[in-house]
Amino acid sequence: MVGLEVRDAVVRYGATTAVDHVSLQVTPGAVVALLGPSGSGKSTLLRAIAGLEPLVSGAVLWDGTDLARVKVHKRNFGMVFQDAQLFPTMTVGRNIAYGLGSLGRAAQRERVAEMLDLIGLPGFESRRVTELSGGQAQRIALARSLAPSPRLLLLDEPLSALDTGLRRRLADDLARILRATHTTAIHVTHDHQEAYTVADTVAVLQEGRLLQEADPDALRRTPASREVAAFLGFRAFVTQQQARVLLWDGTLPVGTVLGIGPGSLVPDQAGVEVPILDQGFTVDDVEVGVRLPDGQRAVVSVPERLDSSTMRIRLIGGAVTPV
Ligand SMILES: Nc1ncnc2c1ncn2[C@@H]1O[C@H](COP(=O)(O)OP(=O)(O)OP(=O)(O)O)[C@@H](O)[C@H]1O
Repeated sequence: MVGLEVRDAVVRYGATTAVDHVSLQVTPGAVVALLGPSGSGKSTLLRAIAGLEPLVSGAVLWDGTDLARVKVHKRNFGMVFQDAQLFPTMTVGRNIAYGLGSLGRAAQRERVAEMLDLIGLPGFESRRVTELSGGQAQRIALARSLAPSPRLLLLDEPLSALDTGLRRRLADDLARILRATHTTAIHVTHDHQEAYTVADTVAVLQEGRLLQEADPDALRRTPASREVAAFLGFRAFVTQQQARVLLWDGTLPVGTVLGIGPGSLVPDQAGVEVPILDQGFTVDDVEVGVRLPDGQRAVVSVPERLDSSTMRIRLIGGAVTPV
């Protein structure tokens, strides 16, 4: 079983090339995240895989069979969108049973109950869709898509309409549910933390091009280019010599620089003194903007706001990136 294969796909809207010669594979059971900024072509690629956008060239295949002539509803792919798009006049149970027409009534009821257990909303069968919270509605949409056991699940920013805390929790749940059901899936997101949580492999898109495909750890440690590194939050780049000044004890391969991102710099009383430029609160801590000795701006996370114009820091790691 090969699973999904996208071969050299191109999608255009008039003069805009939304998907620019992208090749991608998703083996059965794997979860791949399509990660990229707004307008990078994530949704278009997903829609092309679903059969909702025509390809200018290239192909979408399943187990080696070209799907060009296979209609959207015959592909046996499930989709979940940003807004749950539940049927408002049906109960939760009827929504989840929607794709289960081939099963008898008792089997449908059993499958609906199983899905509700899976998403952590047991007993919700007779609830009205209009009375659900945003997070509950997204869980029901997921249950509805998973109920017929699609061979591929396409998730288009399913969590991005939710607030940050809920989004993090649901990302954990989604990762667990996809693994528990051995679902093959593609998850579109612009949030790298969400991509790392949900997916085995992350494919980074920019301006329609696939810049890198790697597991979250490799992506963070060795982004393929500065473009990818910058998108992942590595905003300052230092040479071996500059890294040494910041007391880093590692060695950079020839032809690379070290990207400094979240967690790369830590406060250290024995460290290098740098001026504080700004301070801002995040959900978890305070991000202190500092000026590095070579003039670049970088960020250090600390638990409390600092009452000082300088701080002492040490560089403990980063992303090894081509120069
Ligand atoms: N229906 C359309 N008609 C014309 N251009 C479109 C259409 N849909 C998307 N585009 C363009 O194609 C490019 C890719 O858009 P797409 O929506 O796939 O990106 P995205 O990465 O999913 O963005 P977002 O995260 O904002 O949804 C963009 O330049 C966009 O303006």
